[in-house]
Amino acid sequence: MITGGKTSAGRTSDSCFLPGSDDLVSDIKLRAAKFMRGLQFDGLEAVQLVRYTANQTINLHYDWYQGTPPLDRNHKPYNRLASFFIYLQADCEGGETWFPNVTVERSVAGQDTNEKLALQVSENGKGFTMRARPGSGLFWMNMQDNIGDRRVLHAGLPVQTGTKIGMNIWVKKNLV
Ligand SMILES: O=C(O)CCC(=O)C(=O)O
Ligand SMILES: [Fe+2]
Repeated sequence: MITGGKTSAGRTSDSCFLPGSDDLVSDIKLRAAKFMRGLQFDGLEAVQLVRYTANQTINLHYDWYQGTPPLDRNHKPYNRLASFFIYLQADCEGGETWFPNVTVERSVAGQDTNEKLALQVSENGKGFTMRARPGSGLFWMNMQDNIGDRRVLHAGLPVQTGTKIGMNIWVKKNLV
């Protein structure tokens, strides 16, 4: 089921891409496409799984490509219009996803419940953090009029103990 596996700058977690020929993977992609009904996009990249154990992290980054854009199978350049990051396993302390440039109201983050809400104003006051909970996730847009949006800078904070597994689904948009 698991193909490939590579390391990249800023990521200390393990990652791999899933084969699009697998029925479950294609069901997941269909579901993602349905979620985006009405949005103009040009397919999905291969689904990626990432696994973090103690001290593993992904540093602040953009999902959109900043350099020369990659070519799709028709040799057309594309960028990542949008991202899904879905938490599959979260038997862990730490490992929140952090968006330092997106401000949330404290009232939205919520304070008046016993359970610590998943969405929190970041401890350092910059942006918000989302706690990893299996079966939940984040969806966001990376591009505005084909330009990468700097507000969606984000990181996966270090897992302190335990294991976190997440799934990236990146949405393609041709640039010409
Ligand atoms: O692990 C996270 O919380 C975020 C992962 C991420 O942003 C990525 O893999 O591109
Ligand atoms: Fe990311």
